Amino acid sequence: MASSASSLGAGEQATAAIAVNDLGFSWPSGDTVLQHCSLTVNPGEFGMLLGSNGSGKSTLLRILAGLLDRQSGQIQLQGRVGFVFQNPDHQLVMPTVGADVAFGLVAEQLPFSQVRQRVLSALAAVHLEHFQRRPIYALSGGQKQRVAIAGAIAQQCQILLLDEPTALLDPDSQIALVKQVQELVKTRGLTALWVTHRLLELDYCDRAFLLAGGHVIEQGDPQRIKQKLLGA
Ligand SMILES: Nc1ncnc2c1ncn2[C@@H]1O[C@H](COP(=O)(O)OP(=O)(O)OP(=O)(O)O)[C@@H](O)[C@H]1O
Repeated sequence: MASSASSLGAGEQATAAIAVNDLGFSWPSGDTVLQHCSLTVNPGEFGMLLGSNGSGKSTLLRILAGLLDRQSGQIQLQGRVGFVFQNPDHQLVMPTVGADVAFGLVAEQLPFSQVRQRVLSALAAVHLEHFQRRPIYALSGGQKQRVAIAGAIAQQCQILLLDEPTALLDPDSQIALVKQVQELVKTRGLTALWVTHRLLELDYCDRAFLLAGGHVIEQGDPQRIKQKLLGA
């Protein structure tokens, strides 16, 4: 899933890839999830967002992706946004890998030659270059997540939002996927914001954010935040 960059508000950092400033969000029931929530992810940075169940991580990511409307505050996104869901079966809609990665491009009515070139290049970026004709049902969970990421790359997304993408993966596939995203951030200059409960994954990111009480209560060095959570 990809959406276009949007919403420049006053006061946030113009150089950030993702800037959230004083964001607020409540459900129609009146339950407030986010209040005075601010964070910044720089271009080419791999950020991870942590917080207890129900702290609002998915809500924040969905607002950034344009799937939910913010009610107050500002967001700034420098570039097109791709979203990777926890369960790839909620995201992959076509019968084969190549057709799925091409899906958004066909919808944009790009010429066939360009679609083909972008699909091959995106699959190579996630090390699935030989999987173009493979049925989606024949993929492992980790491979499905790579296909979802390839779809975003094919659509030239500069920002990847990933909502607990390893939650359904075994430990080896978990580490392989986090390393894959780290590689994409380093080699292609993508910016990623990844939601996780798994502290081991913090070893692969550049900056961590801890969400509680509707806002970011800690941010910075992932190892410092990891130690704090381990000690808690
Ligand atoms: N569609 C909805 N309508 C009403 N409330 C919702 C809806 N979706 C989520 N919520 C509530 O919003 C709050 C924040 O949920 P959210 O999914 O953003 O938390 P989270 O930090 O991602 O949690 P988890 O770690 O369990 O995935 C929770 O109290 C949740 O029950």
